[in-house]
Amino acid sequence: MLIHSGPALRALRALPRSRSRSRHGHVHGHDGHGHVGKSFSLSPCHVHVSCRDDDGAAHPRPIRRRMLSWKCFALPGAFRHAAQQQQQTGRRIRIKRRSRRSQKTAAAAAAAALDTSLEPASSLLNLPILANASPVAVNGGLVVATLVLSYLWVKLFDLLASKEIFERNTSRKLVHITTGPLFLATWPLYAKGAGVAVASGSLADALLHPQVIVCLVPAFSIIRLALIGTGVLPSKNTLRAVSRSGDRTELLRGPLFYSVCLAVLAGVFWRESPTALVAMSVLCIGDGLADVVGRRLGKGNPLPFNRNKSYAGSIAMMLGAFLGSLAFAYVFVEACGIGIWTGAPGDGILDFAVKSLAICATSALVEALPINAIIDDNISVPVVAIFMSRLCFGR
Ligand SMILES: C/C(=C\COP(=O)(O)O)CCC[C@H](C)CCC[C@H](C)CCCC(C)C
Ligand SMILES: Nc1ccn([C@@H]2O[C@H](COP(=O)(O)OP(=O)(O)O)[C@@H](O)[C@H]2O)c(=O)n1
Repeated sequence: MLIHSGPALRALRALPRSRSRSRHGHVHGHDGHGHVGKSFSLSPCHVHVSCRDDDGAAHPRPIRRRMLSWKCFALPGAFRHAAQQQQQTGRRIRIKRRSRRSQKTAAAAAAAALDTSLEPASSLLNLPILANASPVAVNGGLVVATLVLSYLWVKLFDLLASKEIFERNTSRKLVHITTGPLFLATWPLYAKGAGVAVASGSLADALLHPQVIVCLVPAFSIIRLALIGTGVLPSKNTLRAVSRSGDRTELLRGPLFYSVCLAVLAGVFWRESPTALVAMSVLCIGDGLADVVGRRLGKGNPLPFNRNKSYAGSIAMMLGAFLGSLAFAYVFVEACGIGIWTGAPGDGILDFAVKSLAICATSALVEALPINAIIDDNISVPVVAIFMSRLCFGR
């Protein structure tokens, strides 16, 4: 398959030399039929990628050149999905024709599809020191490191508040603003090599998939919050850092819902999905900033339909979430080689920005409604953001 430009080219370029050998290389993967390798050669204007078995024999069901003509008629999202399915199952998948696309557009969509089958450039497996490590061990180690960091992070903010460097509420909101993005920042580090053969139907493979393994981090937080919230586990640090009043049952609401949302975003959407990035940004950065900015600058500008909230808070939420989502997406695509957008017309940074702004504005509006007594904004805000993102991005 010839790819003229786009994320796959960048992803391949970003592979360390030991893996890509700059112009020719071999990337290992696993599909529904067993272990396969991808050979590629890189030239200034195109990448040639073919599927072969590890022993060098042509893969029985290679990606066909004919796919290039399919994608001319496919929306990039539909094509990406079909290409993945075709790659995994070997079955030819037909896509309903929706709109005419150029060959180049289609090639860029194919590039994104291929991206998802390659190890992200940012995967820890690409570190020379871990080059021979098992992907499962790398992912497991990353989960443990994230849990330790998460514990220390919350403890740090408790300490900063105890030393009166931050006021208690500000410290709690800084935990709210930072923990989700820090968790998100670990996603590109996970090795894809583990458990990618979910299509083979093996439960062990499915459980080893990085998208499942990463959920252990919020799952651990959920269990911990539930134990502290019900009084089974004493933890003064966490209680002081994430509750308003020190009442332990508070942990069973906002902080617990927040952790559940992180689990849903990772487990359902994962790193190739713009929905995960935008919803994470709205829930963590946007909702957190609304409070921090609103309390300081919102006194004289209450909202007409909710006098407890302000224009300052809602505008800060919209802009903070929007800029956060742009930053996440840009880093994921440019530094990590993850295909959030394909670069094709209708699927680039500009389209992402327009859609993200619409999603952030709607979420800020919902956050401002006087419905907090009925539904916690750690539920209403991400649910609306996810719904809007699915509507706008379709994935
Ligand atoms: C204070 C929090 C929510 C309360 O919201 P609100 O009621 O004020 O609207 C956030 C609670 C965060 C939670 C205790 C920790 C979550 C950890 C996360 C799953 C993993 C983070 C890992 C990272 C590396 C720090
Ligand atoms: N859109 C918003 C949201 C919050 N805020 C300010 O932040 C405070 C706390 O907001 P909130 O009740 O939504 O707080 P949480 O439930 O998110 O902790 C409000 O009392 C306002 O002073 C604002 O001014 N504008």
